[in-house]
Amino acid sequence: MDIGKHWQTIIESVQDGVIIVDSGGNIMAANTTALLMTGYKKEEFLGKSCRILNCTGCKIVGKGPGKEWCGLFSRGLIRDKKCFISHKDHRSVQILKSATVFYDDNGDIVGAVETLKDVSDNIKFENELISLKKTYLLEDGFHGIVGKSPVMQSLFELIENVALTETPVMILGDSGTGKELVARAVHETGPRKDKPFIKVNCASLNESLLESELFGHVKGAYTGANRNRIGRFEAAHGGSIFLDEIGDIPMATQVKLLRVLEEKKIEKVGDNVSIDVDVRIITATNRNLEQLIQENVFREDLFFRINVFPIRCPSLVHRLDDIPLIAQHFINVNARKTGKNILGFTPEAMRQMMTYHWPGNVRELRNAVEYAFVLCNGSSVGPEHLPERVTVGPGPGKRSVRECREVLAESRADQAVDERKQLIQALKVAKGNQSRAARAIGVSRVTIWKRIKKYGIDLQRDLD
Ligand SMILES: Nc1ncnc2c1ncn2[C@@H]1O[C@H](COP(=O)(O)OP(=O)(O)OP(=O)(O)O)[C@@H](O)[C@H]1O
Repeated sequence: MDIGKHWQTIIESVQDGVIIVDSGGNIMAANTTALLMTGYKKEEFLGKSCRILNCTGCKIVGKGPGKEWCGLFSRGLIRDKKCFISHKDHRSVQILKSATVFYDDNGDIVGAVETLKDVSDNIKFENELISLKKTYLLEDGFHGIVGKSPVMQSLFELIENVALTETPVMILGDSGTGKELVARAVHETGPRKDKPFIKVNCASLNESLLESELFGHVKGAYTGANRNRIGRFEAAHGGSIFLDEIGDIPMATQVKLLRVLEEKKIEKVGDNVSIDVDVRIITATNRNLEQLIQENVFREDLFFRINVFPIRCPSLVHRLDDIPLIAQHFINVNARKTGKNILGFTPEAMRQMMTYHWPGNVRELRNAVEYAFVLCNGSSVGPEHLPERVTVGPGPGKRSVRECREVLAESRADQAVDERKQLIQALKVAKGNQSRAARAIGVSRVTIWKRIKKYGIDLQRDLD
């Protein structure tokens, strides 16, 4: 059998993309997978230089055909090299590339065969694994956000509602209140949940690094840019981008960001080719953007573009009911991590925690429990195991027990008012049918009946 006659069937049967080039790098043949991966039609692809793929793994050392013009031709072999190629629509595709040159009877190179394995899915699985690991550590609560206080329940409801839309969300709140968790929850509750969630901390980079981080750059765009790099917007394509500390981005970058948000296109630094990006925008800040606008350091038009649906993460000091719950959550997390058999807190330790004002919010509470795990060798964390700042007092950082009771009573009263209102509304919509109202609120019919009694709702009077 002359195997040579069947080469086309052979390359079609390979699952990866296969491209055959001549010694000048011109594409002679490609299988269907290669065409799908690159987005080209056969007639657009064959005969073109392989350089249209802009493969970041290729080292071009000369110009024309000949032994030394391409790194592959001098080495003869490439195995599983991680690189990016450009799709026809300019998007980057992450691949594993292998290549081998072939020779004629005189030992001269006549071409090469390249196989391209699309590893974007592997990257997605890696990301999912990271996110699963996070979920394992934060298994309680709503997407890892622990809290049962009325204000947190309203927050979960807001997240669920806005997640289904494409509306830009801005998350406000003091440091450590869980803004990043809320951003993840918006992404994970919405239709983009299987696509990437990409976070950029806008405060940690200077102007040029931030632009290259957001939009990517091409090789040679500036000193030190010795290879192409895809930006976070491109990496987030199809998913969400979370711009943390948005209040800290420089004015010049704000102008570019606004254009990207309006046109849904990016240009890499040093390039003028536009790349379409479909990305949901979620931003967060603990700064007062209105004041930054007054001070002329934040653009008002950008503010209106990103602040369509603000969500506020409440400080811990305003949701005292959540402190025992979150503290116990961190006990469970640390017990699993360290293997220590610590089960909870002594009543005095809990009293100290309830009366402390937690300026660093949940992050500080998390650190305090971690600190206690180092010192505690029994089964309960006592006040002696907590950081000193939590237990000193009374002082400006401490409330009295009476003040705590007042805060708790106030928030429970708010919850009761909300619950009563919600129940009356559901009963009105269900025209008094308790089973339908129960389904609408997501509770049992018995709970509806109990709440009607508890809040003294008169089905005649209150539903009119
Ligand atoms: N309600 C919560 N339940 C459980 N863990 C929480 C909660 N809120 C915050 N955390 C944890 O506290 C830490 C800080 O949260 P996060 O980074 O989301 O806060 P942030 O508001 O984004 O802070 P910063 O403004 O400083 O970036 C994280 O470890 C997070 O997992």
